[in-house]
Amino acid sequence: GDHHGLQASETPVDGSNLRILIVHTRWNLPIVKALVEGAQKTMIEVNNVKPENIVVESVPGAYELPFAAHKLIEVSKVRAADGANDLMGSVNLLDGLNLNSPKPASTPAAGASPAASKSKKAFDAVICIGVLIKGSTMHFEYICEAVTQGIMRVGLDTGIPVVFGVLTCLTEEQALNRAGMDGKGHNHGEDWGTGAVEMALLNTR
Ligand SMILES: O=c1[nH]c(NC[C@H](O)[C@H](O)[C@H](O)CO)c([N+](=O)[O-])c(=O)[nH]1
Repeated sequence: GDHHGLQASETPVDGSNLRILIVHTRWNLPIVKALVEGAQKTMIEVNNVKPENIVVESVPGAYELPFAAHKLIEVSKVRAADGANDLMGSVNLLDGLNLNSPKPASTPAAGASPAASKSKKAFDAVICIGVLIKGSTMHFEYICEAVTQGIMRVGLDTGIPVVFGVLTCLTEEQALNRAGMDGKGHNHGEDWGTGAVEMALLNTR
């Protein structure tokens, strides 16, 4: 269709050294799942991002996205600075770890030199994915505005680019269309994936 979204650059940007965080909601999960997979698939297949370098975390709803993104970015920076072994491995959506699950304590094998515990670098970009669908009250408008401002602030405050992957829809049909689930639309998750890679490289200059 006449999709006015992000025009991917002709030659796909190479993301083989990037670490990407995807934070997604559990509200409207089937639609969110399609968007997350669209982003993952595109980053891996088009931009050469390594699957193990894509960390997926989940939160209850869109309102929690800014806090979680900010927290996870800061944690990744501290871990990179400490050279600590990063406890967050990449998980597929259904096993997505949510923030309050205790992280398994992992200590480097006894006697292992610090260098042996491969330290992970901080995230190069973050994609916040959620689906807001208007209910019958003004609740929707307030959350959309708060979430939009909040997600923009995370990028500006942390210096790590954050892609706005929140659908703000008046109907479920609109959301399904934008997740490419109605056979007519386009999965916007794909654009968010390429956008995250492009912004990450801007960030790694
Ligand atoms: O992700 C969503 N959260 C929603 N609300 C929950 C909100 O994001 C918070 O999780 C909740 O307010 C607790 O903080 C939604 N609606 O209310 O419609 C919605 O459509 N999508």
